[in-house]
Amino acid sequence: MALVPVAEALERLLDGAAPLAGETIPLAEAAGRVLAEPVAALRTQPPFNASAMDGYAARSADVASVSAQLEVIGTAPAGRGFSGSVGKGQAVRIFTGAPVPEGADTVVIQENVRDLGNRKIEVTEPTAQGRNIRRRGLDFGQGDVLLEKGRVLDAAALSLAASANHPALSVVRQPLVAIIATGDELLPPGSQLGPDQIISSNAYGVAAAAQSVGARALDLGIAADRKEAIAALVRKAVDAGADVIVTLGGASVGDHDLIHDVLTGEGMTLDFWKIAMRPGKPLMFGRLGNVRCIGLPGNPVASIVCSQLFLKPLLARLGGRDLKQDVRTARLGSAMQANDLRQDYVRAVVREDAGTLVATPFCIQDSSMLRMLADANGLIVRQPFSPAAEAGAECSVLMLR
Ligand SMILES: Nc1nc2c(c(=O)[nH]1)N[C@H]1C(S)=C(S)[C@@H](COP(=O)(O)OP(=O)(O)OC[C@H]3O[C@@H](n4cnc5c(N)ncnc54)[C@H](O)[C@@H]3O)O[C@H]1N2
Ligand code: MOO
Repeated sequence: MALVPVAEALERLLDGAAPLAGETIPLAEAAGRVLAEPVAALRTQPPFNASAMDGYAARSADVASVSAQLEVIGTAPAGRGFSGSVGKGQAVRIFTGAPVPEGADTVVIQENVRDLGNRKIEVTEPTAQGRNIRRRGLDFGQGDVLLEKGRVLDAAALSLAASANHPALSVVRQPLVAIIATGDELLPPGSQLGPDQIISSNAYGVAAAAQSVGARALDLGIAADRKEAIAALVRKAVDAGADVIVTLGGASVGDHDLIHDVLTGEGMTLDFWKIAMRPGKPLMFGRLGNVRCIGLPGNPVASIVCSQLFLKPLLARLGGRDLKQDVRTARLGSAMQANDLRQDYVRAVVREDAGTLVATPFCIQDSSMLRMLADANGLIVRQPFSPAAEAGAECSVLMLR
């Protein structure tokens, strides 16, 4: 099978992927979720002409010039408006957020008033009509569409939806990704390792990548290199309602690389297997009913790089989000050799130097080396068959952080 180009692999993986159905959840649980429906205001805010300051509601004709003496005929705290009307020569003591009483058309702030005692005040600064009053509907009116479908519910959006009187919102269901590690050599972190064993690390990075685009991750643990063991976890993933199943390892051509056989045995239709990419060549993709199956290569760096390039865009799409990879133009910090047929994602340190981004690749690019991946903040992307390039040559960088 010819190696599938990266762009085509992504296109095939995303084919038909659309936001999952909506579900209604309480506002208090909606932070970070994506709106499945637009949000329209169920009320008008403010619902009345409201005072924006603590002071005195009065008639502008009385206070346009100073000094004016007024009689205080009542009080209007927030939540309890004054029911009477403000006549000529009169004022109402008012507080921020209270309805401006009938007859008044301005609010004099209390700093500009002298209390003369005996319910009399003197206004010491002229105050024009409409001052310190928030007109009814200043923020929004009933029926206004306040938030569009697809909006990620951040702090401002949530407070706005609450203010618009929504106790619950319809949000896109979070995609569920089930993660299955495979390999006789693997034990979970914290284990006492035997001589031929290593720690299973990939699931943690893959889960974090999934969660970073709003998906839920279900770590189903480690299956031994036996078809039955892997198949049992695949069935568990399907039973758990996974939208995506990610397997780790066993995707290559070794005698113990069983993933393809197991997944097709469970009913998966293979879409592609093996892509023109380094690291990540053995990547596999297929569909098991509605469930998308991604076989990630076992090499730790390959599993993380492939999560960034394939898993995250898929989960973002299913979760109703926009994911734009952060690709920038930079200058090479050191020379690079020519490329072969695989598109290279080269671990690099990217720094700004006098206004120019400089990307310096690490000398070793072994796809088992997690420490180097954690030290890298970008991947230099080299197209298949790129010629050798000198230091200072323009390059493309996918930023990781
Ligand atoms: N003859 C060939 N051999 C290999 C090829 C090839 O084309 N021909 N491809 C190589 C490439 S590229 C990769 S990438 C690896 C990936 O192969 P698998 O997906 O089958 O991965 P495994 O063989 O199961 O494991 C590879 C490596 O990664 C370690 N591993 C696996 N799972 C985990 C995990 N969850 N956490 C940490 N480390 C893990 C495993 O112990 C191996 O060291 O194949 C090459 N071989
Ligand atoms: O694709 Mo593999 O990840 O080159 O090592």
